[in-house]
Amino acid sequence: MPVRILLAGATGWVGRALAPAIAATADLALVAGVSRSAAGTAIGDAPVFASIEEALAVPSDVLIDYTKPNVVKANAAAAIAAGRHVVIGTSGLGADDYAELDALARAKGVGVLAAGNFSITATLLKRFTLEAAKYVSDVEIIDYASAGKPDAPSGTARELAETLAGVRRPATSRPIEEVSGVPATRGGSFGEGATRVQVHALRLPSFVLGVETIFGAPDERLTIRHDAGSSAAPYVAGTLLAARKVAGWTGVRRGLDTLLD
Ligand SMILES: NC(=O)c1ccc[n+]([C@@H]2O[C@H](COP(=O)([O-])OP(=O)(O)OC[C@H]3O[C@@H](n4cnc5c(N)ncnc54)[C@H](O)[C@@H]3O)[C@@H](O)[C@H]2O)c1
Ligand SMILES: O=C(O)C1=N[C@H](C(=O)O)CCC1
Repeated sequence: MPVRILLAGATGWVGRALAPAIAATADLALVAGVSRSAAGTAIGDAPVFASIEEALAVPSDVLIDYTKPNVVKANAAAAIAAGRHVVIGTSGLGADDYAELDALARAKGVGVLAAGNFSITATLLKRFTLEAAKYVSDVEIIDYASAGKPDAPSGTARELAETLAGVRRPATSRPIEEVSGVPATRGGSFGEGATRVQVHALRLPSFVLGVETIFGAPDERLTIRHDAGSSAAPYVAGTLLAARKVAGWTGVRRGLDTLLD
């Protein structure tokens, strides 16, 4: 029996790429969508509803959410409460939000996979960054995105920074508290003390989504960079992989890298 998918954000940029990909995949079936603008219509045989509550009345196994930063947490909580596994692509949530969703998911015995970036090459950037952090103390992140992106940092940069802060070596750079001038120009901090990670977010026309980790050591520098193009194609395969696997554990896992060997 195919995994039955409820897709929230079905008519958005990513949703429009996911819906046909799900329909073309034998072991997945799109059974319902959420889109306020397309409510009352259907995508193939799947009815489209105006709200997550209405869509959850249709039997399904997994919610895939590609909506908005101010919507995703409530959507995920509603789906968990209804006993659905959840795949979160939407950006905007951080470690505290995921701790709350983890408690809800464990209480209901369902799985959640949240990835700041479902592209395979962005996932490799995360892996290579975590590997380099074992050897090089000083690292900062630059987050590039379109002028209109509503959240900062990106989901990609946030997951990377929060993970990196848990494994990196202490920085040798001057603590932000000891910086004069305009300390905010040193970026936003994730983590605590000398192992916190600084993220610098740029929002400019011409970018879709890019992330750069820069490692500095005496007299040398390593830059690892990912840039996404203008289509949603890079996120489809990773999202579908997560939808297939998410019933395999209880609670929240973060990062597509947790599904790669
Ligand atoms: N994790 C990843 O790999 C990845 C990849 C691409 C985008 N994203 C993130 O996914 C999110 C969606 O991106 P997008 O470019 O598709 O956005 P989009 O604006 O094109 O689409 C979002 C959709 O959600 C709908 N929506 C808004 N409020 C809603 C609600 N209350 N219930 C249901 N649907 C609602 C909108 O109408 C829209 O169709 C963003 O946060 C983006 O940063 C993540
Ligand atoms: O276009 C966006 O918005 C994207 N958001 C994700 C993020 O916040 O990291 C990644 C992919 C594109």
